[in-house]
Amino acid sequence: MLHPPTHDRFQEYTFNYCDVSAAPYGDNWRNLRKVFVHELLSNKKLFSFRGAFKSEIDKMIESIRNRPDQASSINIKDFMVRLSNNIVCRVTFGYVNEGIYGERSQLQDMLDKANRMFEVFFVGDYFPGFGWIDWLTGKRKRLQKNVKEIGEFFQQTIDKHKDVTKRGEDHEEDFVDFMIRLCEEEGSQITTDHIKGSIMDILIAGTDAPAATLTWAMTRLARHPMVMKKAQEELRRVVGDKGKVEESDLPHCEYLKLVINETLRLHPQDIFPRVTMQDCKIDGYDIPKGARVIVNTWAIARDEAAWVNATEFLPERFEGSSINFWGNDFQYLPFGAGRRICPGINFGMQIVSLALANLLYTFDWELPIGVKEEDIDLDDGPGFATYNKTPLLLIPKNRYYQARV
Ligand code: HEM
Repeated sequence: MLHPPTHDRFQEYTFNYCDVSAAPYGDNWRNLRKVFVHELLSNKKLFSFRGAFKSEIDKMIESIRNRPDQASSINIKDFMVRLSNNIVCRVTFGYVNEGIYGERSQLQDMLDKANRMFEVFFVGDYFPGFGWIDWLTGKRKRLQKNVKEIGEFFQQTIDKHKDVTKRGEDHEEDFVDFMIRLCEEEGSQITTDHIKGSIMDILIAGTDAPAATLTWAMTRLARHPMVMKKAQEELRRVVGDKGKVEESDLPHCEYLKLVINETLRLHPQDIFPRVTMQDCKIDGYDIPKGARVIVNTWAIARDEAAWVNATEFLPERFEGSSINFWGNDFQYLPFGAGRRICPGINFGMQIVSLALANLLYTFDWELPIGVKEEDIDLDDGPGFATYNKTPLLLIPKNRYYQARV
């Protein structure tokens, strides 16, 4: 059995482990995990979010279609991050931070700073007696400032939600409303810090993993134009001239599913370190209780013992295969496995499938002048959610617009 390592930075950003992803195994984690699985990320809630998903994807497609300079390229990552962040903000807070696509909101800036804090080396994490060096270099002060501004932002959001409820205004219940309701129930064990920790989990886990998966899918498809063409032909055949891909079209898009499965195989996200909870033996090696371990899904995907032509992007390998991402096939664990398996699988897959389908259906994608397919960068950048080191730039060509000209 494994649980996350305790870590000053996790402790600060999760309001003293009042969350799901960093909380050590125990009652606190179990209670909140139940809320995530059976309430916040349940299929019933997912069904009620369908409108938000659809309208945010429409908004993204329109902003690409109507960009002022039709010949210009777009930075795929910026659009994907904005899309998932908007969706996640809508379901969490009930509103999005409006603004131009590709531009960052105040909240995104704060979360970016938080992400960067996990890429920085803190001496105190490895040599506890030398934590003062992190104060001296200013890192710890920056971290505390960032945690404070995020905490204040969340508190204001909670207060505003309480005000609206007090005024009796009629509105659809979002995550924050739901958590406040739980917190106010008699004998509830949910505190304001649990609300803040849960918001942090949903914002971080819900934004970056889907956005990075989408960015990698577009990267791989741009590197493999024949695969891109095959996926587009399928979508355009299934959807016809309807103008957009709807959720009901997705079950008929088999090849799209293979593309997403293969992207998740080669580009797993959130490879967290873990700590063993008891002594165990793996492959003849003794692993003591308390050892830090990493289940390196990235390396497993590149292991020829587990996959034929392991490093090749071959969506067809999943055709007719029984291997899936529900945590039972140990050579393929893009959402993890066991009791800590990602509780947002359906949520994440819904964003990725519908957004990718609409991007491929609506536009043809070209590389900027002078860039060849083999120039596209496949190196991973730093962080828990890994994007390409060099941003992917592509030129979208509106299919319908071109057909009319
Ligand atoms: C394509 C999208 C996604 C991918 C690839 C992904 C991947 C993962 C992975 C690999 C883990 C670690 C599992 C383990 O250690 O066994 C994880 C955990 C988690 N994910 Fe996701 N995730 C995605 C989307 C989401 C979404 C949309 C949400 C919420 C809105 C979410 C919330 C969480 C949470 C809260 C955890 C911690 C679970 C725990 O420790 O009990 N994820 N995810």
